[in-house]
Amino acid sequence: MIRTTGLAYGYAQAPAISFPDIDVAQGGVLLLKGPSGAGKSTWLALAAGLLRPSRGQIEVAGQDLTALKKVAADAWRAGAIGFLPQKLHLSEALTVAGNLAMAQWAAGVPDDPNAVQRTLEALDLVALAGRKPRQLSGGQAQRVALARAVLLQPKVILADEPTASLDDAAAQAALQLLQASAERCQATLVIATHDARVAAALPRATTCQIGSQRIFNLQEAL
Ligand SMILES: Nc1ncnc2c1ncn2[C@@H]1O[C@H](COP(=O)(O)OP(=O)(O)OP(=O)(O)O)[C@@H](O)[C@H]1O
Repeated sequence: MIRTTGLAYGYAQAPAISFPDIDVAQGGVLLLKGPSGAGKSTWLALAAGLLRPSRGQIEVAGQDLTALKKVAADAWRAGAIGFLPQKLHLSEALTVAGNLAMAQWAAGVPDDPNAVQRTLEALDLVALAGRKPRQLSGGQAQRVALARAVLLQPKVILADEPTASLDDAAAQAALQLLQASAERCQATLVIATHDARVAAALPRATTCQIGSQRIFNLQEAL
């Protein structure tokens, strides 16, 4: 589940971005829409506990993130959040399977080759397990990044513009895979996008339009 109330975030020396209230049940799908610069990535960073709100409340998968300190937020994020970034950040030095094993190490969980294998199978990556990222197509590399995001069975999957550079067929495939992966973990799925194809493909998703609401003086608004 994700619930926000009166959420706002202010970068230094800029008007604060104000976000609409959100209430999505666990296992639901949320589309964060809005033009470039509206604040979608900022919202994702707030939901991942990477940024702390300047104002308002945010609860994600039962955790109140509003007052969580950095170390606690890092530990919570490792177990609760699967992130599919726009730039995939796969390690070029490691194979596909190595990139997944690395994710376990980075999260501080014990090596679990069976979990890696199961995830490779679920995302149809077994045949590519020994390849390096540069030996993959763009769509294959995105599948690897999604495998890495769901490996630890997160409660929430955050996907930043997952269809941005894909043609229609690949975009549909990516969206189906995201939904199937979320269903497998019973995770809430959040997709930040300004791609109209995503809303058309997910008609039952909750939609949040992030606009250009700005708070020019956050102190006065509190
Ligand atoms: N580190 C930062 N410092 C100051 N301002 C920032 C910072 N990061 C983002 N911004 C500003 O905050 C606003 C929201 O940015 P954000 O990246 O969240 O938008 P977005 O909707 O994700 O955009 P896009 O679709 O282009 O990725 C923009 O005006 C941006 O310039």
